[in-house]
Amino acid sequence: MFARRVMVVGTGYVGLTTGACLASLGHEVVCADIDEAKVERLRRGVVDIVEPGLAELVSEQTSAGRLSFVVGAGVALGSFEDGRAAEVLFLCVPTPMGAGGVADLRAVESVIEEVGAELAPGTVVVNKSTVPVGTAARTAELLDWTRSAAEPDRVSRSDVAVVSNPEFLREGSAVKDFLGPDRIVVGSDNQDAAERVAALYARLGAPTVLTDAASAELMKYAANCFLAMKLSYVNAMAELCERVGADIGDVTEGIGYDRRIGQAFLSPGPGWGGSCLPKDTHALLQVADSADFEFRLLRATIDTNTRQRQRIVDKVRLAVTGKRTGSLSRVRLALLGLTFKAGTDDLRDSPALAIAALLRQAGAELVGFDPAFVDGKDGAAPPTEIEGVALAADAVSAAQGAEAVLVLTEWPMFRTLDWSVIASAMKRPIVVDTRNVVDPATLRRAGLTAVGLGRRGEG
Ligand SMILES: NC(=O)C1=CN([C@@H]2O[C@H](COP(=O)(O)OP(=O)(O)OC[C@H]3O[C@@H](n4cnc5c(N)ncnc54)[C@H](O)[C@@H]3O)[C@@H](O)[C@H]2O)C=CC1
Ligand SMILES: O=C(O)[C@H]1O[C@H](OP(=O)(O)OP(=O)(O)OC[C@H]2O[C@@H](n3ccc(=O)[nH]c3=O)[C@H](O)[C@@H]2O)[C@H](O)[C@@H](O)[C@@H]1O
Repeated sequence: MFARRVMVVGTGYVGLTTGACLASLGHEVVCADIDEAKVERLRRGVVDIVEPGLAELVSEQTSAGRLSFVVGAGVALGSFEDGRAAEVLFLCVPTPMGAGGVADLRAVESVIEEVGAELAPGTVVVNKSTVPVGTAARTAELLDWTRSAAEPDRVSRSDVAVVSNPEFLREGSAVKDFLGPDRIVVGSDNQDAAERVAALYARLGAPTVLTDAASAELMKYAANCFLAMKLSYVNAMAELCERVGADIGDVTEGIGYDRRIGQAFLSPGPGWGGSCLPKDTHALLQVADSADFEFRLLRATIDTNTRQRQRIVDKVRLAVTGKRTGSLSRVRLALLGLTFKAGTDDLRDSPALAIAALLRQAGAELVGFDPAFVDGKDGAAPPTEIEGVALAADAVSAAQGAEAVLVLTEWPMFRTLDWSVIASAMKRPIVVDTRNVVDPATLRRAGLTAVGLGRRGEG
């Protein structure tokens, strides 16, 4: 295997995982970020995000001399051993939702503007950020522009190839997903560059799809939007189960045995969220719009998800007041789980927080507990409040005086809480389990009324 000199720009979930994992595959990796404090912490081996195995991998690879951290992409360029040039530059910067739902590519563009003219001939620029179709072509144009600005007599950067290599890792299992991917996708109009990028991962032995840049870019959105569609379908099916007296657990188990459907990603919930599915569904809708294609299925997927949050609020209202139009004014509610899913401390586009905002608008008083925020970061005290939700130190304290407990993420610890202690702390014994994660029989034995999603006999 060839060890390559790899520069990774952006040290978030994707960049830090990419950097540490590529180093563990034997490559020399320099990671750059604009966040000086983050780089300083990473140099001390402090990883801010909750990601199993990542901190260990970072310190192992740093000690082995294969992984280092610098502030700014420009500095990274000159940071390889013996002053040699980076061979591959990974862009792992944010591409958040911009105005009207389009992907905001300013971070990608600013890195190219920063270092484009300095890249050594033969460098491969790899886009790992999730970007709309056409971004590889646009990046190549930008590269030409940076060179022409720096060296007016040289207007082409055909000596630098651009490759799309979307990432499919999930938060909470980033290292495991990166090192054991279902597939690796590499797309470029420069076949040689694509093969060089694929070779970086050769030791993983994963199926590799080599394709053109546009197909690789679209594949990433196609995957995330398909997952979102699967979940909106399941959430709609759960609602139908309630109306016809069927059980969503049985229905999904039954359809999941069909290998064409599969058991994974079939759990109903408070709606899908996180830093990617929401922005990527909107971004693909914009891609479709600009291609004059009305992607109705995708729009319905998003609309179903938006409606799901209100549906949870309606369920709480009915459970607590006994009426569909009852008032939640000054009703105290305990929220278990505030992140977008269990196993992460990521709050970006969290359905739990969206539901909290709707409940607050309805006048409810909220106290939350989330296992991800029990300890503070880097020696600091844990937060006392998240987006207007006061934080309690444990589930029992959160439930004190509450008229209902809402389970909003699927942390395994919620299953094994002592629910009878929680029941005795509450003002009224109601649990709305938006993830169907706690055994309803356990709740009933603790004297609690259990309300889940799409469960037989719960209405
Ligand atoms: N979070 C996830 O699970 C996945 C994310 N993606 C995609 O990967 C990209 C990055 O996402 P995350 O890692 O979640 O983002 P993040 O927000 O966790 O990290 C991004 C990092 O880039 C840094 N940064 C921003 N501008 C920079 C610049 N000009 N130079 C150097 N550093 C800069 C930020 O300071 C931050 O540390 C996005 O396009 C996202 O859609 C793809 C697959 C999975
Ligand atoms: O592009 C990305 O950033 C990533 O987006 C998702 O990963 P992630 O955002 O970490 O979260 P998921 O595990 O996919 O969950 C997304 C949302 O769906 C919800 N979900 C998931 C599974 C399920 O059965 N039910 C359900 O409600 C989760 O609670 C969460 O709100 C994809 O799964 C990754 O493959 C992709 O790389």
